[in-house]
Amino acid sequence: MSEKSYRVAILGGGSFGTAIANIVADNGHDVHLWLRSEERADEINQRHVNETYLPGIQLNPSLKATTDLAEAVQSAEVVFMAVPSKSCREVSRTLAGLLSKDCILISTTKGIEADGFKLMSQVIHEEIPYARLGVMSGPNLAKELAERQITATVIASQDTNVTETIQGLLQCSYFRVYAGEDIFGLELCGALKNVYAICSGIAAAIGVGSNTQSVLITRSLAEMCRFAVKKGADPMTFMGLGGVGDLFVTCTSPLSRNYRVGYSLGQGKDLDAVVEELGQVAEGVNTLKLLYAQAEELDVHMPLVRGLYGIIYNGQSLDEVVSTMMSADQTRDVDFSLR
Ligand SMILES: NC(=O)C1=CN([C@@H]2O[C@H](COP(=O)(O)OP(=O)(O)OC[C@H]3O[C@@H](n4cnc5c(N)ncnc54)[C@H](O)[C@@H]3O)[C@@H](O)[C@H]2O)C=CC1
Ligand SMILES: O=C(CO)COP(=O)(O)O
Repeated sequence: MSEKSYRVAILGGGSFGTAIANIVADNGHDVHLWLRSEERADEINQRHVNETYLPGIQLNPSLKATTDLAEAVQSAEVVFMAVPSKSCREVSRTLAGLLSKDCILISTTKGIEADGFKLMSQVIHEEIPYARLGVMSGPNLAKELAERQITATVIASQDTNVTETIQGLLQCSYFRVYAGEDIFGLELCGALKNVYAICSGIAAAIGVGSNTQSVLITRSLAEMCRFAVKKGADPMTFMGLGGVGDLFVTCTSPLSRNYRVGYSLGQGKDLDAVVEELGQVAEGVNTLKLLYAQAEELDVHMPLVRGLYGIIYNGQSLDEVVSTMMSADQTRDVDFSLR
C-alpha cells in the first residue's frame, strides 16, 4: 500500500467511477469525483451516497464530488477515466487542456470506438498524446467492489512507474492489483467479454444446464483468443484475470448489465426496451456490431458472435442459431500451443 497521499480524480460518476473513487478514498487519498449531475454531486457530498448507481452503499465521507472538470483534475497526480466508451473521446478532448504533463491517466472503460475499431487507450492517446497511460481491467463488478468484497484486477502499462503507483494506490484488504504490459490485449479482453455475457444471459434465461454453460464460456474464450491473435494481441493475456477472470464473472453474475441484457432477450423482450429499462451502460450491445463487422472483414471464425448478431439484428430464432452451431464442422479444442 502506498504511504504517500495522492491527489486523485475519477471521471464518471456512474457505478464504476463511484466504486473506484470509494476505494481510493478508503485508502486515505484526496479524491475528487467528476460527474455531470449537480443533484448527484450534492447527494455524494452531503449524504455520502450515490443512490442511482450504487443504492444502499455508504460512501467514504472524504470523497468529494464536483461537476467542474477543471476543479476535479487540478493538481491531480492520477486520473481514472470511467465514462462509457461513447463519451471517452469527448471527455479526453476536454481533458487534454487541463491535465498536467506528468499525470498518470488510467482507462477503465470496457468498450470500442466504432470509427477504426479503436480501444480506449488508443482514443485517449490520440487526444492526449503526452498522457502517461495505463489500462485497468478484471473481474470487478462495481456493486461487489463497493461492498468491499474480495477481488483483484490487472493494471497494464508500458511504464512500470505507472503500474507500481496504481498497485500502491488501490491495494487494500479486499482488492489486489496485478501488473502487466499488454495494454492492447487487456483492453480487448474487457471489451469482448461483454458480448459473450449477453450470450450467457440468454442461455440462463432459457434454463440451459451446467454443461451447456461451461461449453458456452469456454468456446467464448476460444473465440476471443482467435480474434485477439488476428489483431496482434497476446492470447496469453486472455488466460489472466482480465480474460478468463472477467469473462467468468460477467457470464455468470446477474449483477452484470450485459448478462442482464441477455437474460431479458432470452425472456423474449425487445432489445431497445431492455436497454432503456437498464438505465446503465451495457457496452456489449455496441461492441457486438463492431466485432461482427471486424470478424467478417478479417475472416475470423466467431460462431457465437455471428449467432448473437443473427438473433439481435437479423431476426434469426434462437433454435435456428443453436441448430446451425451444433451441426457445424467439428474443429480443434485449443487453437494455440506454447510448445
Ligand atoms: N459497473 C461495473 O461493474 C464496471 C464497469 N466498467 C466499465 O466502466 C465504464 C463505465 O461504466 P459504469 O460506471 O458501470 O456505467 P454507468 O452506466 O453506471 O455510469 C456511466 C456514467 O457515465 C456518465 N457519462 C456518460 N456520458 C458522459 C459524458 N459525456 N461526460 C461525463 N459523464 C458521462 C453517466 O452520466 C453515468 O454517470 C464502462 O465502459 C464499463 O464497461 C468496468 C468495470 C466494471
Ligand atoms: O466489467 C464488469 C465486471 O468486471 C461489469 O460488467 P457489466 O458492464 O456487464 O456490468
